[in-house]
Amino acid sequence: MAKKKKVTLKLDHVSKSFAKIENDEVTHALNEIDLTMESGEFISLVGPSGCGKSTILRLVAGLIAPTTGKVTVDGKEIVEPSPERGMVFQKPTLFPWLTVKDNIAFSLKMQGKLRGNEEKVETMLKVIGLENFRDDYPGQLSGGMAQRVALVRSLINEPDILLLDEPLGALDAFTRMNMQDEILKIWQEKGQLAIMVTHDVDEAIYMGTRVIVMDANPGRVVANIKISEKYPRDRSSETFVRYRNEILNRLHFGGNRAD
Ligand SMILES: Nc1ncnc2c1ncn2[C@@H]1O[C@H](COP(=O)(O)OP(=O)(O)OP(=O)(O)O)[C@@H](O)[C@H]1O
Repeated sequence: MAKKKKVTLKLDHVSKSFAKIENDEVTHALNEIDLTMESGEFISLVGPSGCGKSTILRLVAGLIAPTTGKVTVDGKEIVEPSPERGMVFQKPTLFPWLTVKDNIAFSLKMQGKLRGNEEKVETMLKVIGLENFRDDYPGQLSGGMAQRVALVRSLINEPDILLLDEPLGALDAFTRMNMQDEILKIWQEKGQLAIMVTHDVDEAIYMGTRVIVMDANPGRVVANIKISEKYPRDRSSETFVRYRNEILNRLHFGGNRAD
């Protein structure tokens, strides 16, 4: 499979506030975020609930706009959703009335690009090992299988940026570890920019080339940690444990606070 073209994603002084419906207060979901990310990186976003992780993904997806600041890809401001920025959610958002194959083919069909690309659908079915389930409906699939379908349904558009909003959060530990390796394999082949929200510090280190640690009220970045270990990573190695301690400290779960 061909590598993706290189892109640079920038969040430049990005703040996002939401007005609360019940009173006059404002939630500062993100405050002055400056981040640069590039193709070939796998960014893990970790932080307590409400620190703005999903808000970052939704801004990059073009689902919402920043209150102040800019989100750009190669200098061009993101103003709307695009198949070039594919999103995968924790709950697989499949169409229950379409078969596995038709779910995967859906966006190509909507863009009028299915004809001549049928082979792509077959390749995707093979990538996730579900060739024999092509005619099944989402309701017949296990959680892991459904999440695989949701993943390749985004990948079929060959996005430059893959946005993963806790995609493995609802899976059992064993399926989750398998899926971590599957996602890494796909990302390594394509070399796109992947940004994944996770609550699991080990998953963040196991998968990320960089772990961005956030804190809440207001949502902000408190650490940007490059993970220099080769893949596949050993969760029990000394270096891994050192990264884990560093991140837990940043999240205030360590024995001694780092800041
Ligand atoms: N559409 C919205 N309207 C009002 N408030 C919102 C909206 N979206 C997010 N928020 C608020 O912004 C803050 C950040 O939300 P966000 O979902 O980005 O956090 P998160 O770090 O992803 O949290 P979690 O880990 O619980 O998913 C939260 O306080 C949330 O309640």
